Amino acid sequence: MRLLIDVGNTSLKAVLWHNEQAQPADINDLPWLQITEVIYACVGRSDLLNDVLAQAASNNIICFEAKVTKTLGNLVCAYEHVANLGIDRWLALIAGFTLYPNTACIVVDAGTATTIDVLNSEGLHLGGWILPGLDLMTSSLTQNTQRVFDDGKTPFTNELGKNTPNGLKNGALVATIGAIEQAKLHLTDKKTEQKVQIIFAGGYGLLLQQQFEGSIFDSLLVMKGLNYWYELTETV
Ligand SMILES: Nc1ncnc2c1ncn2[C@@H]1O[C@H](COP(=O)(O)OP(=O)(O)OP(=O)(O)O)[C@@H](O)[C@H]1O
Ligand SMILES: CC(C)(CO)[C@@H](O)C(=O)NCCC(=O)O
Ligand SMILES: [K+]
Repeated sequence: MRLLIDVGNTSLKAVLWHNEQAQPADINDLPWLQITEVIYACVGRSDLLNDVLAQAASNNIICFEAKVTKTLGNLVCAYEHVANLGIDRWLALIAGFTLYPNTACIVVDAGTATTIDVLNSEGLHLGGWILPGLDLMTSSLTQNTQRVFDDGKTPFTNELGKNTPNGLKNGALVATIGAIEQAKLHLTDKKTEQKVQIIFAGGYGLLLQQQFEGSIFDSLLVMKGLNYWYELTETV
């Protein structure tokens, strides 16, 4: 089985990949005798990751770090300086491209930050945006104003706000929805009326997915991307 690790800015996530399926991994008690390789990606440094990599080394298990490249098969990165693109964004794009071949996609990873990436049906990444995640949007307002407050129980809904927590939470949600609507404009081809698949991942992915008919939520999108990255990359 394969150990897949995604290190973000706030958390480390790990799964064991076996028989085309993900199983939860206990990072403090890994089944090293069964692990054949470790594939990892990190947007930030992590002591926990270093510890796991050291354990892998002492068990003679080979580790691969996923990196952004200008191309991967027919997938082409929009950035000139590809190393500046977050690897989590690239992996989510790899997963979208592989799961929905020949289909234009908008890939949204909604966690600490919300990233929105636009991919045309030929595999050209047209670019994307980085927004504060929903929690960052609301906390930056409550922390930098006197009177904007949250009550900890008001949900995010796509409605006008009629009190402060409502205005705050819904403002963050509709700002994010509006950005996704803008992304669609970059894929609209008047001649072909092609289908655009919107794919959500991340802690707030399900909430956002519910706002877009025909869209999908895949909590394992980045992990699937890691696995596809490994399978599509010559690692020898
Ligand atoms: N059901 C949920 N499970 C986990 N997180 C949730 C959930 N609902 C909302 N969230 C929010 O989603 C965010 C975490 O999302 P996610 O795990 O995608 O983080 P992340 O930004 O990818 O973190 P990292 O940068 O460390 O990878 C937090 O802001 C959290 O409050
Ligand atoms: C935007 C985040 C923090 C989202 O996790 C990550 O993808 C990242 O650090 N990106 C680097 C900047 C960029 O993607 O242009
Ligand atoms: K992430």
